[in-house]
Amino acid sequence: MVVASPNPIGSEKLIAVEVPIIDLAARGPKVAELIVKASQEYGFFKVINHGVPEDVIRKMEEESFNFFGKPDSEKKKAGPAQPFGYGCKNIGFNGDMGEVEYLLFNTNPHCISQRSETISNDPTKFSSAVSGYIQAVTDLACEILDLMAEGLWVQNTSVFSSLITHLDSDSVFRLNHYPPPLKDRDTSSSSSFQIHHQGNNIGFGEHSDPQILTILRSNDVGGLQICLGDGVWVPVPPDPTSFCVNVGDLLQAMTNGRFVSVRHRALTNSDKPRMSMAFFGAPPLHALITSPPEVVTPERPSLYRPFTWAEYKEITYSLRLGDSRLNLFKACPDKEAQE
Ligand SMILES: C=C1C[C@]23C[C@@]1(O)CC[C@H]2[C@@]12CC[C@H](O)[C@@](C)(C(=O)O1)[C@H]2[C@@H]3C(=O)O
Ligand SMILES: O=C(O)CCC(=O)C(=O)O
Ligand SMILES: [Fe+2]
Repeated sequence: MVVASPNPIGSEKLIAVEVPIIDLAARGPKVAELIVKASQEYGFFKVINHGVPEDVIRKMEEESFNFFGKPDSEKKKAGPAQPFGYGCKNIGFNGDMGEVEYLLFNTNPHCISQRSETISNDPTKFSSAVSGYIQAVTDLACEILDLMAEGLWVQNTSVFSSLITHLDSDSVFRLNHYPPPLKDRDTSSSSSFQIHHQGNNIGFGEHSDPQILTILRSNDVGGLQICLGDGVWVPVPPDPTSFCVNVGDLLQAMTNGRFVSVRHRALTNSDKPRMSMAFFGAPPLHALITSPPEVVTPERPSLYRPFTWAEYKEITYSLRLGDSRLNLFKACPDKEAQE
């Protein structure tokens, strides 16, 4: 059933649609088919029975809450985010802002252990929680990418996953913390978040993720919304037992536009802190992004020209958060412009 209601942000429509939930316990051709359907229709789905051990998630969540609960002066020692490290309100390098504080990591184990020195009083414990979590969600991402290839009838089923398991993969990991806006009467706090009204603010503005696949988990506080186009936003109910999976720009390109890189955003909750943990699976910088032959046909010729992730990443970082980037890589930009 579809129910429209007023949106706390702006005048766009907010619609209650049930996002697809895929049970990975039943792995096989049927699941591959469901994953392909969800990736084509929404670019987004949730997975349950995902196999990521509970204690791996709990350890990561505990370390994350411990960090964000520290005084600002302590947290700033892990910043500024350039792009890795601790950031507060500033997102990227081009003036984007949101009611969020975050830690951004390069997933290389050496980088994680170095970064952990600036984050925790027990860097070994922190670093092992992050590495354990990244390993587990990378495995999950690979399993999903293999099912995607299978569902698309691509013969080489590791064509996508081999990019993120490569030793030089450029995957990143992000911890986001969205504190609730302070209420009017609360003027005593020395926190960086001095917003004197109540409600839902933009925590992380509208964007698509540039990489291949994102695996996101949050605590039990809502805020994530996906865009179905034309200003229609669908809230994603929080569920700490599942993972949200979203198609990134590179996967849209590699599936020759069959899958959609979904635009999404996160709002703050009016009275509880939201915490999300996002793994962005990416290829090595010099990997060439092309489509496997099975998804390119005479009826459906290549939509995008081949490009490297390094090229794509450079453009991404030169643009604003909400800018579309993939259309700059169209195979026939002139033809598209005329349509
Ligand atoms: C404004 C920006 C932040 C971002 C890089 C960018 O120039 C545009 C994309 C942003 C994004 C969104 C998804 C991920 O959170 C992220 C790490 C990524 O790869 O692309 C962020 C970038 C960032 O915060 O550094
Ligand atoms: O916190 C969320 O739910 C969304 C975060 C997000 O989209 C991102 O970090 O790219
Ligand atoms: Fe995102």
